[in-house]
Amino acid sequence: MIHAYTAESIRSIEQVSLDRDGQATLMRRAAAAVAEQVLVALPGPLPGRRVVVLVGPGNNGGDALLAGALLRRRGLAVTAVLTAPDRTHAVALAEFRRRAGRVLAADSRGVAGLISGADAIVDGLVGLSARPPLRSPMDALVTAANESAAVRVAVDLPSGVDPATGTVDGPVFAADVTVTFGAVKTGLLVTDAAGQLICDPIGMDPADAPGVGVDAVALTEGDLDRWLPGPGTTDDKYSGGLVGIVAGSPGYPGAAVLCTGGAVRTRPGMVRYAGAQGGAVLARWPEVVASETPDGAGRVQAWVVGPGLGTDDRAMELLRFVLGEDVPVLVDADALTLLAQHPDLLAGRAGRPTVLTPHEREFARIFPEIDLADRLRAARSAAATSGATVLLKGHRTVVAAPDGTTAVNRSGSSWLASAGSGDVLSGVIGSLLATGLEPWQAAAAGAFLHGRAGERAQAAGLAGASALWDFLGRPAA
Ligand SMILES: NC(=O)C1=CN([C@@H]2O[C@H](COP(=O)(O)OP(=O)(O)OC[C@H]3O[C@@H](n4cnc5c(N)ncnc54)[C@H](O)[C@@H]3O)[C@@H](O)[C@H]2O)[C@@H](O)CC1
Ligand SMILES: Nc1ncnc2c1ncn2[C@@H]1O[C@H](COP(=O)(O)OP(=O)(O)O)[C@@H](O)[C@H]1O
Ligand SMILES: [K+]
Repeated sequence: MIHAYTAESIRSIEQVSLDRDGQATLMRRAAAAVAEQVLVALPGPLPGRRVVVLVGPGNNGGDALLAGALLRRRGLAVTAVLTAPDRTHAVALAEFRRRAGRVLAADSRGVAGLISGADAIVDGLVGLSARPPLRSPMDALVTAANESAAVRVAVDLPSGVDPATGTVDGPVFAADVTVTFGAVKTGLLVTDAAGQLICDPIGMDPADAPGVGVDAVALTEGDLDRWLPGPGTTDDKYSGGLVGIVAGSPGYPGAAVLCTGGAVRTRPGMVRYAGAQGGAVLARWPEVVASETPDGAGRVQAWVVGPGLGTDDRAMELLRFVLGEDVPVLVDADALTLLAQHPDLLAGRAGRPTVLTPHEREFARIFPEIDLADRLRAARSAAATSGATVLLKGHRTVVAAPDGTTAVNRSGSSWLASAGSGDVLSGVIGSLLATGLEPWQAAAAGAFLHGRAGERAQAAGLAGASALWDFLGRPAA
């Protein structure tokens, strides 16, 4: 699991190391980590390869200059472009000059040509103190860097990204690799400008800083192994988790099949289907136990309600029944639209686990007063006001629990942006809820499995929501 921290917490963690090791040592370690990644990204003969280092007025620029000095020692041709020559980190600049690095001011002639002809560009414009949007001349340098064919390496975080929220306002350095120091900043989980994320401790340890807590997490493969061990010798179909699916309608039979398939392929204890599309569901998933209504379905440990359900009186009746049950309930798609019209339904579930899985348009319907510009804050605020765990879908899906626990999903592929892919997701999460995971764990693990299935389907050359089914299981070792 990746633990991420607020910028303020990172400062506290950093302070402990600064007091112990001193700034010069930390900077040297940071620079070595950056230089190493530039070398990794530039295979083949190194001497003569052209590197441009973009240098801002703070310590982020200092790290970049020292990395540039190390690259000079390896024989690369390094030019530093200074955005504020009179405020550049003096010690780092002296070291860079000592290694015969070339120095230019950002407004010098020829800077644009250097950037477009570079083999690698190192972004040391702004780091932890960044307050987007980037001002001139940083904005123009970043735009030029993004147009270059060079490999782009960001120091600590891509300039243009807000370290706390991951939001972007204006140009942002589109990094291939980001080398971050000490601990991951929350914004790095949310932004998709960071590319490959490498965290080098450079001697810092969050455990050293008293009172510093994790702000958000991102799951990794090992978390699934811990949270979702395979069935053991004493397990039976009931202990594997019983999930009930209320989905589909005469207009949308496919949603029932897609959602049920997500559940069957994730955690096959037992899947019950309750609704009008039992025939279509059984034709594809014979292992499912179907009934016409949820009250006749028998016992379940979690319900999923909504995909393709429609928004008529019948759908409303089904939603009311499910929300009245004492087990965890996941509300998706059409059921979210109904919920937006009848917010009292949710209030009635106080104390019983509920997961809402809106995309942005559905979110805006249920929580019209919450600004979606900062997705992390939006999901947290929706969870706190509704008392439900909120999974806000998107390229980086965010999960927030009412107590503030937050996860950001980093698996996935843009190919997931296809009709019906959300129906599969709700089935996946429903089956995990039925295993007894905490709602935020089920939502975060479901988003991870779903995203990974998207990556695997893409790698196999397959598109479409039903392609996800075959890739939800664990890859063969
Ligand atoms: N504190 C330390 O000892 C260490 C800091 N490190 C580096 O230092 C960085 C933080 O350094 P600083 O606190 O000096 O600040 P930065 O280097 O992040 O920012 C420098 C200055 O940029 C300006 N700025 C902010 N937003 C801007 C915008 N949108 N447009 C134009 N200018 C903008 C501000 O005046 C800010 O003070 C970290 O990200 C990391 O790279 C590392 O060297 C490790 C040790
Ligand atoms: N650009 C994207 N990159 C990665 N995942 C995406 C992207 N756009 C959407 N997704 C994911 O695809 C799924 C789409 O769900 P949803 O919008 O409910 O579609 P539908 O209702 O058609 O099933 C969500 O899991 C979402 O996070
Ligand atoms: K940077």
